[in-house]
Amino acid sequence: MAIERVAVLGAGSWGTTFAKVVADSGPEVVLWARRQEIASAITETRVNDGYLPGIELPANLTATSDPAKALDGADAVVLAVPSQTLRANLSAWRELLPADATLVSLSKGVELGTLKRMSEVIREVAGVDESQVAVVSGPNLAKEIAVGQPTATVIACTDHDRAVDLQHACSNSYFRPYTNTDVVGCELGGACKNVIALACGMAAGMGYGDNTMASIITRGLAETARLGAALGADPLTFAGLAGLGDLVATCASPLSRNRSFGERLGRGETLAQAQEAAHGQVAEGVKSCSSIRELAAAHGVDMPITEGVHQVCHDGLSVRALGAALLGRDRKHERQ
Ligand SMILES: NC(=O)C1=CN([C@@H]2O[C@H](COP(=O)(O)OP(=O)(O)OC[C@H]3O[C@@H](n4cnc5c(N)ncnc54)[C@H](O)[C@@H]3O)[C@@H](O)[C@H]2O)C=CC1
Ligand SMILES: O=C(CO)COP(=O)(O)O
Repeated sequence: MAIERVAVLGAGSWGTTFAKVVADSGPEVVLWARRQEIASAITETRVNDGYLPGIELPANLTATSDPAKALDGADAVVLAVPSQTLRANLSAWRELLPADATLVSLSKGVELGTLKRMSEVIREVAGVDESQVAVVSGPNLAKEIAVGQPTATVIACTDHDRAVDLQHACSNSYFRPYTNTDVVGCELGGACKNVIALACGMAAGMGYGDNTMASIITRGLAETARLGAALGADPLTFAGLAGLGDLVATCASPLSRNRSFGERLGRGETLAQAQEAAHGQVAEGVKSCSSIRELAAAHGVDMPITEGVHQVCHDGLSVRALGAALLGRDRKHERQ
């Protein structure tokens, strides 16, 4: 089914940028902003100044703070709110969701408490089959895409035809989506890389260079792939855009909120100071390190970097002690 009208719920950095990507690809887009003043400002100035200053949004993108208006007649509903708020937000929108619309997650995280992936939360709250839920994940730093820098991404859905419909709705001269049916692998790649980016940021904050970064990225990918294997993901997904691609972009980029957050901790700032510097924008790994750690433990998977990041963020471990603990682990074979 051709997608002609898209609702994007969440007008933060990625929600606004993805709404622009879709609008630039052809469909009509309605962007829902939580705050009325942001919706009005977008309507009046065509700019979301708080999140994407200076970026002019296309004419086929309109904004509202009324979810009913955003969802009316939507062929696809894109969910672009922080992971830990998805359940509450979607519960409020449930009655408004058009019956056969594709429900698309942009969020990269694992829910605290339930340990569910975002597509699982969506299926549960909306009461839909997994074939109706898609995930977009890849090396997609919003600020680069908003200015039209080229990138690729993955649209994952167990229903390949539905993924292809969505692919058509968000393909343009600067955004190239590939399809994949491995939803589990794509979601785990997106959630876990935020935690590994925190660790890379910590190392950068301590003054360490590229060898350290490459080691954390590579071993971070190894522990992500171990979790994926335990949860039934396709191992090849982790070598793709939603795995290695996103991991490298996030761990290397000063634009990443997770990496920047970790860097502040590495320079000796407290969690509260790093949180304040984020100006209300979400660094998903700070919470997901705990849910991913629990998920790993429930499946008997060893994730030492994730464990260490959790201890730094929530158990008072110093960044220096984390480094020493990781280097002091039992020697092992690379494939173990
Ligand atoms: N910014 C980026 O480059 C990318 C972000 N993502 C993911 O997309 C998701 C959304 O990220 P961003 O748009 O960047 O986040 P953001 O922090 O820039 O914006 C979050 C948006 O959600 C809204 N929101 C609704 N309910 C909320 C609540 N209860 N608490 C807080 N905010 C609430 C906020 O008003 C805001 O518009 C995250 O899971 C993130 O990991 C994925 C790819 C790229
Ligand atoms: O997911 C992202 C890039 O793909 C954005 O990463 P941050 O949330 O760390 O900014």
